[in-house]
Amino acid sequence: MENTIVLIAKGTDTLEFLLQELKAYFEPYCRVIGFASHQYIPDLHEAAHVFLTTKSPELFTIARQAVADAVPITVLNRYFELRKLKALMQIPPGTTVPVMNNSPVTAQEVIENLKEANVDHLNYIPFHPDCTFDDPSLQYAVIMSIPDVPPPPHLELIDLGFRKIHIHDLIDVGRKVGVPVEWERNYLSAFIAEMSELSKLLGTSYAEVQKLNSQLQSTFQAVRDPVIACNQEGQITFINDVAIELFCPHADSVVGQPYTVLMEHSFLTPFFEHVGQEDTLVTLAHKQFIVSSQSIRRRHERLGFVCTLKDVTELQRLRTQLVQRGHTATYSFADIKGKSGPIQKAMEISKKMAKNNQTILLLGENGTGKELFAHAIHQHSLRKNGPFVAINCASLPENLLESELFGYEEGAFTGARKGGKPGLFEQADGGTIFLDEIGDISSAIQVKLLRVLQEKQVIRVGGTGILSVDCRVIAATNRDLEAAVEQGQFREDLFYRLAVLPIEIPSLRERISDLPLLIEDHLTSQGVRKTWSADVMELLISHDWPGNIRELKNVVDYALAVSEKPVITIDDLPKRLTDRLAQKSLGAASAFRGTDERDVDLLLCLYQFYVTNRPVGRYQLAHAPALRSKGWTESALRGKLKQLEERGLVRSGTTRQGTTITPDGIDMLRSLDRI
Ligand SMILES: Nc1ncnc2c1ncn2[C@@H]1O[C@H](COP(=O)(O)OP(=O)(O)OP(=O)(O)O)[C@@H](O)[C@H]1O
Repeated sequence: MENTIVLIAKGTDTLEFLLQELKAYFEPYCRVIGFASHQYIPDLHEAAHVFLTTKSPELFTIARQAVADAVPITVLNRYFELRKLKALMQIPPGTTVPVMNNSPVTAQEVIENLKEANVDHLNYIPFHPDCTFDDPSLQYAVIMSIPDVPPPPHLELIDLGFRKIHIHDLIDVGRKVGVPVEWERNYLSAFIAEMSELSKLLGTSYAEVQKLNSQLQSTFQAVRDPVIACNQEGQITFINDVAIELFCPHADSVVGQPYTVLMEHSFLTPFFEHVGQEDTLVTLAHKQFIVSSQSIRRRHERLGFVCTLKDVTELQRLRTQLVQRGHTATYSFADIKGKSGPIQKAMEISKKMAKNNQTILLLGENGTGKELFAHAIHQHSLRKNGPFVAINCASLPENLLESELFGYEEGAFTGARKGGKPGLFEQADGGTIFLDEIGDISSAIQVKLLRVLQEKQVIRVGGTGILSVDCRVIAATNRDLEAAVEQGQFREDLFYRLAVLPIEIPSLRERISDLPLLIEDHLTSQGVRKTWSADVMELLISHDWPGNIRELKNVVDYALAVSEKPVITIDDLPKRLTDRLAQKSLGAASAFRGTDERDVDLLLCLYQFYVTNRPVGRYQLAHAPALRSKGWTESALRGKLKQLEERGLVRSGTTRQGTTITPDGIDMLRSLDRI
């Protein structure tokens, strides 16, 4: 249950309302599920975060029993919608108003929320199912959607509706579970736009809105980027402290004034005047910002603009460094050549997975194109404009790999650079990190990596500070990680974190029909026009290519270097390859002994599947017309396949890979003139 957010509520109505809000923010980036406290709650040990609706210890105990100790459990901060509070503002100060809710704890929480929202002129009393209305002077009662206690009919009910979720909770947890920054910014802009619209709707000034709603105030100030909102007339309606510091540090108050009172305002003009203005990079006070704006609308009426500036100074510096060091993705799916079913399927799955933000594990033999896939997935993802950082985990000794990945603080070890150094995870912030040969990392690094994947946080070597990182991990391995887990060489929890979206990259053997196309493509990329004699092509097709496409490219390069004629012949191939093939035909000749007609039938049938690049299972094989008509049963087939496998003529893989004829099996059919 990777990246699941869990909500536990007291009642089903609140649960449904808040679930909708959580889903609106977190889906499709992670799963959101919820339970009412009286419902059965299954084991949720893999949840990323648990939200409770109130501070009640009972809810906390329920949640703790369901999730692992490391999973954070927090109480949702909630606020009242501004328009709902307006009715309360009309009640004369000092009036006693019961606040009705299902328990004393929640009733008290609601009162605290009202006071925080500065609606504190009334004498609130908590009211819950154990209380009775014995004060005849009461005129009003506050309810939250549905009264938990039937109120006397003479009371005027003020319905505050359900309290909404504080935007900070969404943002904080969203960053941990990989909600993209763009989504966060859109959500914030929409929120500010709604507030701005409300102030107009309620006929209140910005100052009053702020007074009424501490939520808006704190959200606004908590945004670390400068934010300014203007109405249609270009008058400032909101400005946060960061923006004040940048544009008008010495002014008393600029709210209500035209934005032209701000320093260096001229570049803001298009953002406060034109809808759909493109984001622009500007330099202000020696810093670089991306400026973007969004118009605020209510139905067809335009109310103004919200303009945000994103400080990208540090990011720009790192980007430049990454580009200089070649840390960018250079390949796309168009560079992955192959028309066969297995490669097309791997590409199709990868394209789908590229769009989501979860960890990907690429599995495949050496030289099958795993790195190519990692580049292409990044280029096809929403992070394509972010950095792509690749590292081969097997190429560095443990301590060097650790400091490369996680960075180090000044003085962490002898020779550590002054000021420390950000690690690759930090450098890949906003983008993708590709960890090649992940199966080879030490157990100490496995522990650190698990933390990054779980918490999206890194601690530099020799440091104590926790740094949040927002990067997608693509890992690759040619090892059987499941076997490594069984043998205790690889952590099981890390394996499951990595293998959220596994993608198998087929070997060249499994897509041998792509061989001519791959050769052609390599020749074209070298600007060479040569052809291959038929026997060379046949020889290449019957080779089993343990080094896959890398080996194929080497063979082609060798032949090009050696051949002096327009047609490449067997003499132009590396001796290593021709020797190996000669060995194999000797092997095939010995395998030939003891072969009967039934073996040939079976091999021929497997060959038919092989040439169309289709894996085949035993059941399907037993039901293939060619075999069924000759009376093969599934059990006879099992015995025969085992024998042929022992002779190296067929290979059985996992259920997905099925059974296939080997190059030796093909040679055997050839030598019998059956193909
Ligand atoms: N489908 C393909 N089309 C064209 N070229 C390919 C394809 N797949 C791989 N290659 C080329 O083959 C070579 C090896 O690819 P790559 O390095 O991506 O393999 P890998 O699986 O990551 O290998 P290793 O496990 O050894 O790191 C590269 O030169 C790559 O460009």
